[in-house]
Amino acid sequence: MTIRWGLIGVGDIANKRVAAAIQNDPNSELVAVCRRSEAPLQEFADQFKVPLRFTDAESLIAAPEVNAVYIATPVDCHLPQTLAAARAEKHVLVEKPMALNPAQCEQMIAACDQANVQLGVAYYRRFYPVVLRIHELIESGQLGRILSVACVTGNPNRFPADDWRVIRARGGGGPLMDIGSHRLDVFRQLLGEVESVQASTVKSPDFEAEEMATVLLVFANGVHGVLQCYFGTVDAPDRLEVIGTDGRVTVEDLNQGDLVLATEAGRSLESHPPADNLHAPLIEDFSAALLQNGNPAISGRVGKTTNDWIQMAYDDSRRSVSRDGR
Ligand SMILES: NC(=O)C1=CN([C@@H]2O[C@H](COP(=O)(O)OP(=O)(O)OC[C@H]3O[C@@H](n4cnc5c(N)ncnc54)[C@H](OP(=O)(O)O)[C@@H]3O)[C@@H](O)[C@H]2O)C=CC1
Ligand SMILES: O=C1CO[C@H](CO)[C@@H](O)[C@@H]1O
Repeated sequence: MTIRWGLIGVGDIANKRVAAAIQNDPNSELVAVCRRSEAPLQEFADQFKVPLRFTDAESLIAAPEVNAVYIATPVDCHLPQTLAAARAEKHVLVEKPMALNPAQCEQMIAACDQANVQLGVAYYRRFYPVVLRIHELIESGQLGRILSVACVTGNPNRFPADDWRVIRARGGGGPLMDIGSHRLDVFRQLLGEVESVQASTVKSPDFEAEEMATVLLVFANGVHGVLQCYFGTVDAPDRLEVIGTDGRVTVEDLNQGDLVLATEAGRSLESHPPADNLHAPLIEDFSAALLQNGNPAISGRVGKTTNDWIQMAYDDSRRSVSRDGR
């Protein structure tokens, strides 16, 4: 048996990675694609040789050939498209961030539970070998007692004011939702639950959402987490650092995968590059879970945690001194 995927939203990420990841997975087949604009839909479907093409998501979801949907549309579409898929008893793998807010995430989880279909969220950094190695260093005690984790990340794009990523009703926020979400999910994987989230955001002069967010998390185990994220900076960083009493790990570029481990024994460089197609392990995990009647590694409940923390951060930033009038 294979998982017969319908891909809703064939824009940037579907074109760059998702379609190829599905087509390269031995347990998967890409049988249907959907976007509203006819000409680019046909172009995409021709390029990837996909037989079924739809200009509305409901029709793709209803197609009997489809038994799982991958939702790669703007964030405001994730809730309605997940609910429609659950009604049709189709499994759902949805892009990040899972939804606009935690209440929407809850609706998605409840609908999929009720329909007895799986719900997964595309936080594929969980599969990065470098992240797994850091997890091992933390769990094995090699870094001693963990004190802090910090991440600085940016996207160099200067998004125009009408881009869905910088309109709150469409993307849910700015860089915190779009790129901060990935890093918060890594924090969750490495350090568990949080006790508190504080934040300050700075609204962009050019668009509705924030252009910068700084978040301070205190984890239940007392560890401090700091996340800074930006839109529109030159040479945008993607840096992660974990500091413990007996060691420090630094990754200059998460997508590249080199880490420097510093302990009393000295410094060593390790290389743990990710898969060529970053979405490949995600698709492999989800389709294998479906075939084995198991659960995907990144369930809806896991994905919602990040939305919870982001909501706490936005709520706090409204109270804090900030140039953002949210
Ligand atoms: N995991 C990762 O690394 C990445 C994840 N993402 C996530 O993937 C998702 C998509 O991002 P991206 O590809 O950059 O976005 P794009 O804007 O490039 O593409 C969005 C696609 O969705 C389609 N679409 C929009 N509304 C609908 C609708 N109502 N029904 C059907 N199709 C629709 C658009 O086509 P049309 O307008 O013709 O309908 C377009 O094909 C987002 O959630 C984003 O956060 C994005 C980049 C990387
Ligand atoms: O990782 C990513 C790369 O940048 C994109 C655009 O900001 C994000 O949406 C995505 O999550």
